[in-house]
Amino acid sequence: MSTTTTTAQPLLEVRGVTMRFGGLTAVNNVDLTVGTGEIIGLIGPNGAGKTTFFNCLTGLYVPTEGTVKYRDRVLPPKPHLVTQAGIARTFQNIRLFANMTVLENVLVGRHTRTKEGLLSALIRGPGYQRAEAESREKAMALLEFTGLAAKADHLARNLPYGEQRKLEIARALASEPGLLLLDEPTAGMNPQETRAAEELVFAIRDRGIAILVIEHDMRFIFNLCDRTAVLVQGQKIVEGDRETVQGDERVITAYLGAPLESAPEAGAAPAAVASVPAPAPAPDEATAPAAAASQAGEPTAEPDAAQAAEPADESDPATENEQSTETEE
Ligand SMILES: Nc1ncnc2c1ncn2[C@@H]1O[C@H](COP(=O)(O)OP(=O)(O)OP(=O)(O)O)[C@@H](O)[C@H]1O
Repeated sequence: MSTTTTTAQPLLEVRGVTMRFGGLTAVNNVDLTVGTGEIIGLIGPNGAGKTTFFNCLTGLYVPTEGTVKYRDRVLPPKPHLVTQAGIARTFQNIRLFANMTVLENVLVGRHTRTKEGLLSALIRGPGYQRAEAESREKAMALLEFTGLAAKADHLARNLPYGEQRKLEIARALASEPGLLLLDEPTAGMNPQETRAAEELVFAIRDRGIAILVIEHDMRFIFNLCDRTAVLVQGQKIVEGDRETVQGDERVITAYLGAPLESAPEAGAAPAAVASVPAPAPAPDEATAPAAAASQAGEPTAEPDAAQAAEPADESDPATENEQSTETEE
């Protein structure tokens, strides 16, 4: 059972999304709406299906059932087309081009918004030079915005962990999204970096970009989000504001590890969800550019990216499983 509250104009509308891997239903009949200007949280215990859900929204997976609409249009299940439509994302495990500079990483993210073709790039005519100058200017503005301008010429791999996460966000913003999906943006950050990340998310929202964020840090979630949806064993069990989620007995039970089936009815006085410790952060794997390229609209730039951009045939879950192993965790 789930409750849904939406006040803003719908930007993203997810209806009945289900993702099965053979006998495992990782995401089960999930509905979710994100409105213009909203910050929506997605929480749940490890293995609840949160990242799989993101993958269904961004074309990395073709959902077994259900529809994903953005600005009232069904999204094509191809990462670069999803990016073009206006949805950008970051990944749980950082996926930067480690041996490119900070600025170059952001320029890659602008790919879907530049019109100059291969011929133009080879000739390097005035049109290309203008477009390149404009891209650099916009990329530098994003580095200013995220506080990374002074490190524009540094190699991405040399940035401290928290700044690598910021760079991922800058690169995602370079595609000029209307909706930004953040997958555990504070994983591995210290408390000071986490507070700075909160400020950054608010600043992004103030630019008119809606945000859907997966996070294990409950304080971060409840400080930021207008609404939060809770996934447990692939199902959305509750959605609402901080009080609704924190006061839901099933949420407490799920976080404390009791089987969902034996969860007591809602209503009893719960413990505070915010007191549940976050799990250990994912290790930094700042060397996998494939999905980033596909997200940036370059599905064929890397073999892995091509794989990510070509979701497997729905009738072949085995192939799809292989593909997802390549692109996530
Ligand atoms: N490609 C895949 N093939 C088979 N099973 C998968 C695949 N991807 C995810 N799963 C399974 O789907 C379930 C949900 O995984 P998912 O990574 O989406 O959870 P999560 O909520 O994001 O977890 P975490 O908080 O640990 O990141 C898990 O049981 C996982 O093992």
